[in-house]
Parts: sequence; structure tokens; C-alpha cells
Amino acid sequence: RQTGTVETDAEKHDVEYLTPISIGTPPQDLIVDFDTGSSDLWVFSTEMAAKDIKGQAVYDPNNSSTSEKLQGSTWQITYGDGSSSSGDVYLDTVTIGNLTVPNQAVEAAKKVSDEFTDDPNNDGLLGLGFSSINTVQPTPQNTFFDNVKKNLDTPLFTTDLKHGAPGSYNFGYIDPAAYIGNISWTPVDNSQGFWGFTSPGYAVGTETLRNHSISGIADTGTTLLLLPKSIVKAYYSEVQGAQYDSSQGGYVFPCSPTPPDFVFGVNNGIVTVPGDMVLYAPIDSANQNCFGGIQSDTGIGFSIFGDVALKTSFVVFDAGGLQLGWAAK
Ligand SMILES: O[C@H]1CN[C@@H](c2nc(-c3ccc(C(F)(F)F)cc3)no2)C1
Repeated sequence: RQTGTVETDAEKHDVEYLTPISIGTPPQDLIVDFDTGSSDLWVFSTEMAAKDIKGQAVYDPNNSSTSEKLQGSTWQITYGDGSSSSGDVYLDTVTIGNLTVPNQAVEAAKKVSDEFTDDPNNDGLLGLGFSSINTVQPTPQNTFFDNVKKNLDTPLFTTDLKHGAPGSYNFGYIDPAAYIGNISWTPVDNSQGFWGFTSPGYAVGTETLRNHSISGIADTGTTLLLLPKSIVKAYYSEVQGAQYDSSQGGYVFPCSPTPPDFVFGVNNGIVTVPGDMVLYAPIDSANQNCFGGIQSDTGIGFSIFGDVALKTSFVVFDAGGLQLGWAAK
């Protein structure tokens, strides 16, 4: 039985967290976006048109003695922001930290949308969602976590994302030094392939928790905290000068004073998103106005507890108990 840990580094404004992996023999090193909201491991590859590669590292299956083409298999994925990619599939050895999966489905991109081409530091995505939503056809493939979990001391992984600093993904163990206080556990609904859960309520600033069921997913691949419109309006009604700016596509407000904290419930515990985390990023060079880290989930069908929520906590993604654990740190 094994455990593993790998460091993940925040991009500018914590827009995404990039983590090193190795593929093939000899190992080819790429840096990818670990995404608990999807379940495909896909990478930039030598099968892409050169014009679509701008600085990314690519996987070359022909340069790996352990690669084996999964004949007839293809994949195509579209993300929440409308970005997309597609290609074909190889089985090859994938290593994350000290954990190795010998026959991992590695989805080689043939096409990627401009958003990926224009993101030079991101060589692909590694899905940590449930394998039921893997897009490979005709036979969906397992995620790295699903393949490695039988070798782990316990079938779970944890996230410790940080604000503007390296964080970590751990596999197979809960590091007691990584959090403070108790872990609040809540059951996971994986019926849509996500790490879904329902928060019992929320509070703005120091007020008491309001009962309001919020069903959403824990999604490391989404930058912000996307909540029901009514809650977002209630929050920004307590932020001086806040307004919905359609040109920015969300709520903006003066970068000072620091806005109130946002608190959401997890079972009988709470998670506090500090006001300075809601100050997501300045929208002007004078840093006068800021784009909010809390925005509306309208149109998605559920809320998304993205990095703005996750980086406040140490979070346990427990596939054994089918539960999420949230702790302060
Ligand atoms: O689909 C949901 C699953 N989790 C969310 C997610 N979104 C991305 C993403 C990463 C990078 C890019 C790009 F580089 F800018 F293209 C775009 C989207 N990764 O996870 C949304």
C-alpha cells in the first residue's frame, strides 16, 4: 500500500493550479491542471498542428517505449467556460509524485481551442472526478485516481490549495499537520460524476448562518466561487459600491475597504472565505476596482465551490466513504 504527495503551484491570481506529472518511458515531464470537476487526462501532443502549440510541453507517444495506442478510441471534451479539446488515446505509464500507474489512459490532443493554445504554462488537464463522466469513446477510461486507489493506504486524496503560493495534492493519507481543528464531513452525491454536496446555509460577515440549501460541486478546475444569484446579491448588498458590471461579466467593487467574509456551512461545521479572498483581482491598472471572487452560478444548474472556496481549506476527497471533508488551516 502506498501514499503520495505532489506540489501544485498557483498561476497569476490563482487562476489555475498547475502540477507536474510524468508520462512514458523515458519519462516525459508535463505540467497540468488537476481538475476535480472532470475525468479526462488529456495532454498537448505531437499529433497537434504546430500553430496550436504556443510554448506548451507536448507528449510524444512515439518517443515512449511503453505507449500503446488504444485503437479506435477518441475523446472530446468541453469545459464550463466553453473551451474544448479532442484527440485519440494511448495507454502509457503515468507518474505523479512517487505514485505510478502502468497502463493509464493518456488522451493525446489533436485539437485544442484557442483558450488552451493561449495558456502557455498549461500542458493539459488531469481529471479527478468520477470515471463515469470520462469522454473516451467507445469505452470510457479510468482516471489516474481510480487506477491508483487500489494501491493506496486508503482511497482518498486531499487538496491544500493556497493563495499565491505552492500547495499540494496528497494521495492515500490525511496529513494531520495540514489542518487545524476538526474536519467537517458531508456526504458526496456522485450521480453526475462530480464531487457533489449540499451546504445547509451561508452567512455574510459575522451574521448567524442563514438556512439555505446550496447544492454544488467541489471543483479545483474552476477559479471562482459560483453561487445562486439570490445569495450573490445578498452578499454584494453588504459590499460598499458593489455593482454588476456586464462589461466585466460579474460583480465589481472598490478594492478597499476589504469586503466582508463569506461563510458557508458544511454539515454542522462552517467554512470561512475571508473578505480578502473575495477581492479576486483588480480590473484596472490603478487597482481601484476589483472583480469579485464570488459570482453567480446562473445557467449551470448547480453551484461551484471553486478555488476561491477550496484555497481557504484543507479538503478531503474520500472515494471510500463517498464523503468530502473540509477543515480550516
Ligand atoms: O468544466 C468544468 C470542470 N472544471 C472546470 C474547469 N475548467 C477548466 C479549464 C482549464 C483551462 C482552460 C483554458 F486553459 F483557459 F483553456 C479552460 C478551462 N478546468 O477545469 C469547469
